[in-house]
Amino acid sequence: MMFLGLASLPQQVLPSLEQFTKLVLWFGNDIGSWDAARNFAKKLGENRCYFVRPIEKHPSPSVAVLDNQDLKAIITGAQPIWHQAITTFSSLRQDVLSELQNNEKVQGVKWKRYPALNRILKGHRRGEFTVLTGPTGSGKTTFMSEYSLDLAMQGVNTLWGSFEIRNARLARTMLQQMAGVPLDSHLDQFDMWADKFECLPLYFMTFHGQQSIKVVMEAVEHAAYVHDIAHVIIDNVQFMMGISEEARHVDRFWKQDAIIASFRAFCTKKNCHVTLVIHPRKEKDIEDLTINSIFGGAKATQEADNILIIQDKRLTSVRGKKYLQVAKNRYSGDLGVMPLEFDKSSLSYGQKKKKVPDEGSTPEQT
Ligand SMILES: Nc1ncnc2c1ncn2[C@@H]1O[C@H](COP(=O)(O)OP(=O)(O)OP(=O)(O)O)[C@@H](O)[C@H]1O
Repeated sequence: MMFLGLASLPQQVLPSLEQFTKLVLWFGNDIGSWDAARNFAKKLGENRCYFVRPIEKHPSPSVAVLDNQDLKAIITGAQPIWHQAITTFSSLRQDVLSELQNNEKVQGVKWKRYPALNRILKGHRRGEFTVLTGPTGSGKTTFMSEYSLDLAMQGVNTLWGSFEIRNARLARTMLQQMAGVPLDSHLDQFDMWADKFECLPLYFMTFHGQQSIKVVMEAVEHAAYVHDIAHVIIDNVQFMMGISEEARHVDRFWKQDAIIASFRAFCTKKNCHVTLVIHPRKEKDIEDLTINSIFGGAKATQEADNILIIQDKRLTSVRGKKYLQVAKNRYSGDLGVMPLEFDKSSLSYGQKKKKVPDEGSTPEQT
């Protein structure tokens, strides 16, 4: 089919063009013709449109016909308009609309135990990269354990990489956080809670101590494929890298950057959320940690979508409290703090429910 001298595409021809998977647009050599060709392609669907570039060898179709040129060869040489690495708003338009219509869903899974975190972060979204840091012994593992348990209880498929503490210790903490009571003094409840815990979509990597990023990524990729993992936790990067003192700092920075790059690429490519626990550099105890306190170069802070810092004021002031600071939030930009009030009997930082004390629990700590 050939249309000559068209400045605009008549509506009535659109249905008759629907049957074709490839459309070649061959227009004149002036700016108006180029604009028309591009507009036509938008209407017709850019991924099936091909352009003939009007150059000396193939001028406008009418001239080529008069000149008795090989029209078939010119049309066969037409180049696709569409490129897999380039897009336009018209292709994104539906996605934008559906994001707006499903705003709640797009914001991610909300924590049941941390309403304050929902207010700041809005939710836990696939495809993002989070860094958690905090002083030694401040409760990074205990917090991350409850944070991920909360999500797993809502159906977020979770893969734990606990390089520092044994999986049995971690699972014990999570089980206690789920039960809300210390199970060593409530052994009769163990089977009931263990049965529930077994049903959670939780997987644990069996690595302990130093492990190469290649081997870890292979396990993570496998789990992502087989179990559709939505959240991976690495606790912590320093233990995964190995803590040998002979390793020079420069090497360690470089190694950490390579680990961060691998996980960042994985998040985006596999639409999975990764949370890395990273120790801070050595700083004076009196100072608050900042995003610059994270061990290593600037890569961790640049690549992260979210940066969470446990600030431990108990170390520096008598009435000081512990809180979680959201120091970076790419999704909404909101920053802020969530108080971390620890309940020792349930190992929980979640909001306190008024409960009747039983013999197995100790009074709430503030
Ligand atoms: N707010 C808190 N108040 C009192 N004890 C706490 C608090 N948070 C955590 N703990 C306890 O402190 C201990 C250390 O916590 P955890 O292992 O989670 O810290 P960490 O920051 O991961 O440590 P590390 O720096 O060694 O990796 C645990 O026994 C935990 O139960």
